[in-house]
Amino acid sequence: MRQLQAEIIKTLHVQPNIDPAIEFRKSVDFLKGYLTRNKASKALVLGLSGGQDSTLAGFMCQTAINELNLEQQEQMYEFIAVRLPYGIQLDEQDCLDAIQFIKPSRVITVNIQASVDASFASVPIRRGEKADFLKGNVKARERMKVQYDIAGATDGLVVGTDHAAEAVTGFFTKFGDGAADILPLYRLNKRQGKQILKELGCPEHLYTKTPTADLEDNKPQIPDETALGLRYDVIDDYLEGKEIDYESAERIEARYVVTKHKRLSPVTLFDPWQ
Ligand SMILES: Nc1ncnc2c1ncn2[C@@H]1O[C@H](COP(=O)(O)OP(=O)(O)OC[C@H]2O[C@@H]([n+]3cccc(C(=O)O)c3)[C@H](O)[C@@H]2O)[C@@H](O)[C@H]1O
Ligand SMILES: Nc1ncnc2c1ncn2[C@@H]1O[C@H](COP(=O)(O)OP(=O)(O)OP(=O)(O)O)[C@@H](O)[C@H]1O
Ligand SMILES: [Mg+2]
Repeated sequence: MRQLQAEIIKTLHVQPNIDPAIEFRKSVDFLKGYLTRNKASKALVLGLSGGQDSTLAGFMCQTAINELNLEQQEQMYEFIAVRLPYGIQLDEQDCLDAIQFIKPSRVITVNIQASVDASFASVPIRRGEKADFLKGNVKARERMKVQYDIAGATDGLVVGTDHAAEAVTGFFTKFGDGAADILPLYRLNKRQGKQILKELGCPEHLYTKTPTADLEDNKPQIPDETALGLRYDVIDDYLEGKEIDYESAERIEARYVVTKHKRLSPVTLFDPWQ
C-alpha cells in the first residue's frame, strides 16, 4: 500500500469492511452517549437535503432521540430536521421522501435564497469567473448559520455529515457544511454509508441517488464525481486500502494535502505542520 494511503486510512479511521448493523449501532450509541453526558444539550439539529448522507445521519439522529426518550420515560429530547432550499429545490421530492423515512420529531423549513442573495450582493468585491462557485460556498455557510441559530434556540447540537470520502478530498465548504458539533458518519466511506441505508430499509432511490452538492446556480445538481473528477468507487477503494490506478491515487493525495487546513483548527504559530 502507498505510504500516504496507509496514513490517511489510519487518520480517518476507515475499515476495509463493515457490518452495517454494528456501525449503525455505534453511531447511534455515540450520539446518545454524548447527549447523555452533556446535560445541557436537548436536541440534534441537521440540514436535510434529500441526499444520501443527511438521510443516513438523520435516521441515526432520530433513532438516538427515540431511544433516549423511551429510556428516560419523558419526551425530553428532539431531532430537528431543517429543510434549507435555495429557492425551489429541484430534488424536493427526495427530501420529502427522506422525511417520511426518518420521521423527525420536528421539521423546520428556511428558504435561504433571500439571505444568500443579499449577503452576496452586499460585498463590494470583483469575483470574476469564480462568482457562481463562490456563491455556492455562501449557500453552504448560510445553511450552517441557520442550523446554529436553531441549535442556540433549542439547546441543540449541530450534526455534520462529514465522512471519509469527503474528508480525504476536502470536498466541503470550510466553516459551511464542514462546521458542526458532532459527526456520526466520520470513519465511513461513501459505499459503507449506502450499505447502512440499505440495511435500514431506506427507499432504494434515496441510497442509489447520485451525490450532489448542488451549490452552483449555473450547474444545477452537478454530480460530485464530475466536480471532483474522481469516482466515489475509486475513492472508496483507496480508503479501503485497495490498489487503484496511479493517476487517481495521485489526485486524491494531492487534494488531501492541499485541503489539510480544512480538517484542522485555524493555523497558529505553534502548529508543526504549517
Ligand atoms: N493553506 C491554507 N491554510 C489555511 N487556510 C486556507 C489555505 N488555503 C485556503 N484557505 C482558506 O480556505 C478557503 C477555501 O476553502 P472553501 O471556502 O471551503 O472553498 P473551496 O475549497 O475552494 O470550495 C469548496 C469545495 O467544496 C465543495 N463542496 C462544498 C459544500 C458542500 C459540498 C458537498 O459535497 O455537498 C461540496 C464545493 O463544490 C467546492 O468544490 C480560502 O478562501 C481560504 O480562506
Ligand atoms: N438543500 C439542502 N437542505 C438542507 N440541508 C442541506 C442542503 N444541501 C446541503 N445540505 C446540508 O449539507 C450537507 C452536505 O451536503 P452533501 O451533498 O455532502 O450531503 P447530502 O446531500 O446529504 O448527500 P449526497 O452527498 O449524497 O448529496 C448535507 O448532508 C446537509 O446536511
Ligand atoms: Mg447533496
